[in-house]
Amino acid sequence: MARKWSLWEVGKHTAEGDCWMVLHGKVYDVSIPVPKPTVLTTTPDNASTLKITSFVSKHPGGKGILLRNSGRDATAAFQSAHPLEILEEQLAPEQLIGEIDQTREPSGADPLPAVMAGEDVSTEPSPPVSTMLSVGEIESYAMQRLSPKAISYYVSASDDEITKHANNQIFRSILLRPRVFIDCTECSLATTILGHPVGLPIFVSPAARARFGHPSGEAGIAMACSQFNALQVISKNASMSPSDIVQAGPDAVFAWQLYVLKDLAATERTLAQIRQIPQIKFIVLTLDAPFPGKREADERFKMSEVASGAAAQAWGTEGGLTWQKTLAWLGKHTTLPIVLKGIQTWEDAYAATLFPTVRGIIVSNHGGRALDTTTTPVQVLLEIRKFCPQVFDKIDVLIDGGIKRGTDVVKALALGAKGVGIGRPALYGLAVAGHEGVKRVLQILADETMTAMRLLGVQRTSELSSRHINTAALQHQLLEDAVSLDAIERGVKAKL
Ligand SMILES: Cc1cc2nc3c(=O)[nH]c(=O)nc-3n(C[C@H](O)[C@H](O)[C@H](O)COP(=O)(O)O)c2cc1C
Repeated sequence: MARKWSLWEVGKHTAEGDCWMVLHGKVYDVSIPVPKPTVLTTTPDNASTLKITSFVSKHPGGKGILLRNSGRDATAAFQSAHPLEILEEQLAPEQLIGEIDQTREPSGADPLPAVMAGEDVSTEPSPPVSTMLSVGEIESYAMQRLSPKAISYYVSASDDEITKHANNQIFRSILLRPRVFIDCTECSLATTILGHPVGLPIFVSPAARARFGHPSGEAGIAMACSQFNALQVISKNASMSPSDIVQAGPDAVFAWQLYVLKDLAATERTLAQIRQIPQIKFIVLTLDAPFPGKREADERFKMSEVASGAAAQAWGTEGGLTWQKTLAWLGKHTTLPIVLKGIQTWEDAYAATLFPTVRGIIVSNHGGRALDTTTTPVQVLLEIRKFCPQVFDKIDVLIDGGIKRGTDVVKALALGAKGVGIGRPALYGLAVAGHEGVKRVLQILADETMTAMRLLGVQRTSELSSRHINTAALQHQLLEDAVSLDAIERGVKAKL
């Protein structure tokens, strides 16, 4: 039987080397150094490397927030950032030391509240979301509502944020070519993504910690997607359980995004949980951030919040992924189709088509949060068109980054994308008005996209083509020469 502790007893353990906390009624000692198998690669040499660590020192949000929540019931602070399952993934069984016994509280003892660092949000009411007319307007209201912590996390991008801004700016260099005398009274945004019918060519990209923005979190996003039969890609680092998220969106289509952790066994356990959720139709494996980008706004916030800073690699993501090894491993743990997210060159887009389990790619630079000064998704689409256009026939090509207008959506579709993802705009909508705010963001983008299609003379998204855009201003930026497709194939196979 689990040992029972009183909150008063828990309250005595508040030091880095002796740090207890209560989460969902259970008592954890997160300072116990535990050996955890760390599987870096599948080579025998380091397959069973043991690392002795305490969770306090490896918490990605910094140890300060753990220490400030030590000795108390930290459930509220924990819930604002994490789903319950993460406890099983990140903590060793010996760190669960018992349960809280409410009956044993000394009389008069007031339990200490959870410490929610930087969570102070504006109490000023925003105008009704229905009066907000653009994604940009919703973003500016979100900046008034979000806590300092959420702003630093959501808005930040790497280094000088050049890629983040270029992702959006580049759409302005593409001109639209409307055709006349085409009856577009009937016009539909419906399409398919990996064969699944969706109501919009716009999807919600995976973004961690939606509950920083609003208590309804990723479930709020699911409710909004459900209204449009739209796709939501659930982040591996969502603040709620995938099973709760899918329940909230009965008419949405879901995919689940994976970061492979250094602790491969923990990743496999999570994949086993995902196998139990039939609403999840494919796995999105994110590849552009095996190491975290240098996001100074986010780092600075953590420094001001705690003196300690964060662990070097968020949640211990594995840096040693490869085409052959990782896709073969993933194929053993899921039968779902795989979409590779974070493709940033035409060579990698082509390489993706050489693996039968890979049914799509998301051309993405993580919203400029990984490597700064990379090419934008628009430029990568142009490269694919120039050097290996057959990619568009073999797999679904999706993009995300910098989408703020319906005209951005139609330009991406005209370049060959099957769907277009939004990351920050969905979080900003959530911050302003929960699921109604996300719904408003999707409605604005849907309406703008339909207007642009009608004015171009297009009734179906599949009719959008390179004839509808003028990309002359961007052509001189494209690579001149290219390696051969055979060379790419040999390169990938040589690593077998
Ligand atoms: C706050 C935030 C959290 C994110 N978390 C994840 C994540 O957990 N997994 C992932 O693959 N991408 C993540 N991304 C990247 C998004 O999926 C997407 O690529 C990016 O936000 C698109 O750019 P946009 O914000 O300009 O729309 C995150 C982005 C933001 C802004």
